[in-house]
Amino acid sequence: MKGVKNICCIGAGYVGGPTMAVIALKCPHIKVNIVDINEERIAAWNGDDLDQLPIYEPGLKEIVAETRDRNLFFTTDIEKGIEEADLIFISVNTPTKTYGKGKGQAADLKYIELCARKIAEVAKEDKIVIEKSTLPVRTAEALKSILENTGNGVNFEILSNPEFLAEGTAVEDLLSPDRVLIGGDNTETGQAAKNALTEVYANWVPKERILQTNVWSSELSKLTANAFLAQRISSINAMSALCEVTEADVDEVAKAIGMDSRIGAKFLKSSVGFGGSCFQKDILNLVYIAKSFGLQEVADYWEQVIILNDYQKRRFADKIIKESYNTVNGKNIAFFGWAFKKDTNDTRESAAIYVADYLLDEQADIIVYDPKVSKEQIYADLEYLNTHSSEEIRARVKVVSSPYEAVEKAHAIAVLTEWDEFINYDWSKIYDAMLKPANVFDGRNILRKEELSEIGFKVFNIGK
Ligand SMILES: NC(=O)c1ccc[n+]([C@@H]2O[C@H](COP(=O)([O-])OP(=O)(O)OC[C@H]3O[C@@H](n4cnc5c(N)ncnc54)[C@H](O)[C@@H]3O)[C@@H](O)[C@H]2O)c1
Ligand SMILES: O=c1ccn([C@@H]2O[C@H](COP(=O)(O)OP(=O)(O)O[C@H]3O[C@H](CO)[C@@H](O)[C@H](O)[C@H]3O)[C@@H](O)[C@H]2O)c(=O)[nH]1
Repeated sequence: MKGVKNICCIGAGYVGGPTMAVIALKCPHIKVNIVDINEERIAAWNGDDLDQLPIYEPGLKEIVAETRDRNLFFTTDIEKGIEEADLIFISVNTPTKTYGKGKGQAADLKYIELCARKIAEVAKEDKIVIEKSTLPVRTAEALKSILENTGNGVNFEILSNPEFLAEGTAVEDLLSPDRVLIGGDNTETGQAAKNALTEVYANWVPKERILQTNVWSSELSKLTANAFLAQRISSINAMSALCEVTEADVDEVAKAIGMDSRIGAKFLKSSVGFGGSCFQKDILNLVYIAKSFGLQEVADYWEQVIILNDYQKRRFADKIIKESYNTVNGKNIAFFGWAFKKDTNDTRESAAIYVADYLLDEQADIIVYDPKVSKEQIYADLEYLNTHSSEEIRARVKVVSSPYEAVEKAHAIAVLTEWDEFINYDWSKIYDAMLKPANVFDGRNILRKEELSEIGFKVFNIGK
């Protein structure tokens, strides 16, 4: 295959946006079109104010500033994007199904199918179609069938190239990935397609980090990686509950086991529970796949990671209630953080949403401060759960633009996201503004407990 000159990415989201921006940066000889059906999102990517890009990621706006309208283009003209491209990435959302067979577990592949049908309809020349979205193992088979049965007689090679970036560090992860995984057929044309994509990444990724596999291994490796990562968090969170009743300290335990090079130190931070658009969705999908192959024990094993995570979020909310003399009715609970982790404006599946929901069941008043999340997003997250009316949510939940406003006459503070700025606030000023006793529930174990205790706070941690 000739060198790649034109790339199209369908889906201008958290993955499509940053991934293509980095490809455009590192491959100035390739034209990259990011296409999306969401006009508002495309307009925001094209907006003059780079602080208002639809996605906040450290380092992203600088890359967009350099590449946009040079060799990176954001457009709603999906057909033109497909027509021009040698390589087409599919990077659309693949949420958990909310209806029908597999509801609550299986991945909803309707957006993927729509993309495949669009490509089949528009393509006039041979194309390499790349699964960038996270997909159930064997999805490439379905894609191939759609493309072959409705296409214009052109040849499609399908590759799986899952994305391993984490939000908040997307740019860093894309610039120096641990590995790039490319799965494809071992036929002559399949190998040529894998090599063509390898050449794109080789513009900045050392060749030994670019791994080629068969397509099924690649699809399954993505689900496996997320399952293993989430499992570590649930494992340390399970220990955090045990630490709390035994006077062991979960951070000390994590350090002690992490120094064993076979275990490793990363991803052992106990928390209020993992969130994000990926872990829960992908594990549920894995559970569904295992069940559909009759592997009940395998399904049960992985499902436990989710069960433990739900337990952790509930446990945190219960702790707040218990330490508030068993009632939070009408009490002001200030939330520090709403995003599912620091350095992102993404709130999907954030633990904060569920903790707030449990506290609303108990008729607490919640005042939220998050440095990057908008008020409407917070209301939308709570309304989506359908457990409390929109009127009740808007009456009980206040969203403010400063931490000091959030704590005015608050009974307690709950830290839900590990934003660095929380650590260095003027905690004496915060103490003075609060009702007493002033309780702080540090769901991320980030605050300086001794300092806060000296001021007069009662600090509760996870796993201590
Ligand atoms: N968010 C992450 O950190 C992350 C990391 C690795 C992998 N993934 C996977 O990548 C995929 C995309 O995730 P995301 O977070 O970028 O999702 P997202 O919701 O942010 O973006 C998806 C975009 O696709 C667009 N879209 C949907 N259907 C379309 C269609 N038919 N034509 C054109 N555009 C369409 C949507 O409008 C949306 O803008 C998912 O499968 C996810 O599991 C996500
Ligand atoms: O030790 C830890 C590490 C993470 N978390 C929480 O786990 C969640 C997920 O964090 P992280 O994995 O850093 O962010 P994601 O953007 O969800 O990235 C995960 O999901 C992506 C989507 O599939 C993958 O590409 C990444 O490799 C994988 O790390 C967040 O709520 C974190 O606060 C902890 O509680 N303790």
